[in-house]
Amino acid sequence: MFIARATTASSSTLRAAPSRAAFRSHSTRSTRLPSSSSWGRVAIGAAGALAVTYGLTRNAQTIRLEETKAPFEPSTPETRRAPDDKYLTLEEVAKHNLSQDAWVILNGNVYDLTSFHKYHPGGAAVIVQHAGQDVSSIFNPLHPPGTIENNLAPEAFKGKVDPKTAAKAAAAQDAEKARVKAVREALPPVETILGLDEFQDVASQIMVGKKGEYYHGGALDGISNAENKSSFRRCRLIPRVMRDVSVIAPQTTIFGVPSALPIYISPASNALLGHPEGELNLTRGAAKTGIVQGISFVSSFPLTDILEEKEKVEEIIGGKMGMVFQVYVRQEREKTARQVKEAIEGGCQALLLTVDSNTGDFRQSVEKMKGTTGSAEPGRKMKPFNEFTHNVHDPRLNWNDLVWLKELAGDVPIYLKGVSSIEDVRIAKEHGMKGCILSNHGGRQLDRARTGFDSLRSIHAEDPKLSSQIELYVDGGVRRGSDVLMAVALGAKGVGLGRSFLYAQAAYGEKGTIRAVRILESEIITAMQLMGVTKLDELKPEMVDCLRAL
Ligand SMILES: Cc1cc2nc3c(=O)[nH]c(=O)nc-3n(C[C@H](O)[C@H](O)[C@H](O)COP(=O)(O)O)c2cc1C
Repeated sequence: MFIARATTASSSTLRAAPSRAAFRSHSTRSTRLPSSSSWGRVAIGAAGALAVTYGLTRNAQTIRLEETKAPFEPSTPETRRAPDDKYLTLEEVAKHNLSQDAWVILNGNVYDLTSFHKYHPGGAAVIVQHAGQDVSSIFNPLHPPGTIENNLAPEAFKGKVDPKTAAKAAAAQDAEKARVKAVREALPPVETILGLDEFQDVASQIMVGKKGEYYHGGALDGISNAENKSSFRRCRLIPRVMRDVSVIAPQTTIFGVPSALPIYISPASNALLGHPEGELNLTRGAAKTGIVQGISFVSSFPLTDILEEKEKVEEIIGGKMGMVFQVYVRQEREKTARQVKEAIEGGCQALLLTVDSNTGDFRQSVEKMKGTTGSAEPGRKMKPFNEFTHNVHDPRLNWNDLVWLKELAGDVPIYLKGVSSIEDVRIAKEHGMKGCILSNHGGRQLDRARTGFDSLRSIHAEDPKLSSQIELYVDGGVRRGSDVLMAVALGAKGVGLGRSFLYAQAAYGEKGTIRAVRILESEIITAMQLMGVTKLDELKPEMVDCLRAL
């Protein structure tokens, strides 16, 4: 598994081709590790990341993050003893099935590959795809003995599973694969999908249990998540009549890039959970329909694979596609810098700095399904969530950090994603930000945070000219063309959609992505005609009547 990469819709089809990701220096296609030390260096880098631990110290008022780096030690049979010599259950391992929490069983041993998979020479996708599962049958034929022992830090070893249960695990995995295959074969044709919400119904047949909940869920009570949709539904449009609407032009620019429609694919992690081609479906779909794709900082496919796909699809369409890169500022700044540079070199045209995630989210429903337990000590966060978020989110992030990011970005514009207050929009403008995305992160971060659309309404009411001084975008709850028009009428340059595209690709891959855009395109054009406008700038704030005061 360490050098194989799934390349087709069949998760069992693997080829031994190193991804462009790193390891470009190795032309080998063999299943043996390169003799040069660079494989080990990168693996050790990854292992080093595993060895970074963060402890929470609760003072009277503050939580302080302490960083303690443990030195890397190669694992040995002695260091690989199961903690407490206890067996881990298959159910326990199966809970760790996300890119930010990825364990695998290999020959009866359980390894945590969360920090490693991004450095996997064969791509992260194959690891994430099999997270929570027994990978022995695909790993063993491709890797020489000692691969694990020589390249992972001891901390990655979590324990052993009872060998007697291994056969049971393999049978359960096969049964799930067979179930998904049967469901996919029986799906209604993509042409029968007429509205975006139908993609969720279809995808939820494929993504049962916590996989489905991971896409669907919001933080805590899910109040912001639910309000995202309803905030659009509280408002009404006031059409103008008797105007020639025979020619409609819904084109615009999104993040400075020409776009066929005032919509874009909002960056979202773990597309692979729903479909083996994950983000690549979105890349192809966005390019072929002329909209911009936002790439998540923690996407399930490594950035290099996505950029490779971008190049391929650009050859097919005979031009450049729109792609922007979302940034989380990690505690390890140099890792953030590396990814930002890679994105810019790969042709990403803008950076979306997510600013609503200075600590992790907590989705109770998902954690419940995983069986996560809290701690007896009051105030301690749940463990799996904690481990991931400390690595990815830096709670020290503040306005001064924009100097560092602007330097990295050079000419590439930066937009802040996850802004709610007019004051923050104004400060962003002062700091030279090109725009702000008004968003509550799909209701996945601060529950009860105001919806992006309500923020837009409020900003427009307070300072109607602000949207002509700094670009404003909205995401969260957009499901219909009329939602898009309301946002544009109130000053948004465009809107982002997260879940709708995740579900569309989960259900139908690339075809689903294209279908989702076509559905929205048709709804936008029809609504523009019925509103009596031919171009987006003819949409005016007085055409929106919000029934409920903010
Ligand atoms: C499963 C999932 C994963 C997400 N991952 C990210 C992410 O990695 N980075 C980010 O900035 N936003 C992320 N988001 C938030 C989206 O970019 C967007 O703000 C949100 O989905 C918009 O709401 P909608 O799903 O109703 O369209 C994620 C959303 C979902 C549903």
